[in-house]
Amino acid sequence: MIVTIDGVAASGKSSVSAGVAQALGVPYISSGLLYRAATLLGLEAGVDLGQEGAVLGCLNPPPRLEPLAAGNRVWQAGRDLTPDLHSTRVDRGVSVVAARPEVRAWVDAQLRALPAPLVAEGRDMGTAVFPHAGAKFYLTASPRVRAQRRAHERPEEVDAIEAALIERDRLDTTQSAPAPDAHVIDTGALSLQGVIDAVLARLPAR
Ligand SMILES: Nc1ncnc2c1ncn2[C@@H]1O[C@H](COP(=O)(O)OP(=O)(O)OP(=O)(O)O)[C@@H](O)[C@H]1O
Ligand SMILES: Nc1ccn([C@@H]2O[C@H](COP(=O)(O)O)[C@@H](O)[C@H]2O)c(=O)n1
Repeated sequence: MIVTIDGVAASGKSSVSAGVAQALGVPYISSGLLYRAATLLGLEAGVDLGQEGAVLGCLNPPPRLEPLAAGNRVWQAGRDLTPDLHSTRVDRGVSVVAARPEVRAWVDAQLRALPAPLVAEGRDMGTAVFPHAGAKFYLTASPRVRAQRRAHERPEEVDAIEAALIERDRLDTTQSAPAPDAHVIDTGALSLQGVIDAVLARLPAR
């Protein structure tokens, strides 16, 4: 079975997916890492991130997602890009890159080539990439709550993090909406384990 966990930025998608996947004994995939890798490589090459052709030119050789249970990694040739994917500059640029149709097609093809069962997290896993998934979820939380959680991982103040999350949500609106058949979970009042348990409780009988 494929389980999709979409949601707004920093709503807990990757942490929850890792926990759900562990409970099910299947891999999870963090689709956002591939968009982040394309953005990082574009930034390093100094190209205009709005120029689709220029960004695509940086994907040679193509970065590959390694869906490790301990945390997904992205490799380009022998280089592990993962430690550089969660910087503030990648956060700022990634939505522009992710809006480009050919970049999305490149990511989608790589994800669909992975064998089920799996847990897939991102923005459009339940709507566009795996519309026939067996169970779909969409995580939300207020920008303030998400910023407070993220403040443990970024050097900026909570107010700046919150403003950046609101802006990224706005830029991601086109590709980020709950599937009509998704369970929407507000994680604001729940612990991480509480969200994982809520997802597991809503899975169809296995
Ligand atoms: N329910 C929760 N309660 C408290 N902290 C949480 C909860 N869910 C996630 N977190 C914490 O919030 C932070 C963001 O979570 P995570 O990275 O999983 O979100 P994400 O949606 O994958 O983010 P992004 O969209 O940026 O990839 C992490 O520090 C994580 O440990
Ligand atoms: N399915 C997806 C996943 C991600 N994106 C874009 O990538 C950015 C980073 O994703 P995170 O999950 O690491 O936050 C995100 O802001 C989107 O721009 C996407 O478009 N579709």
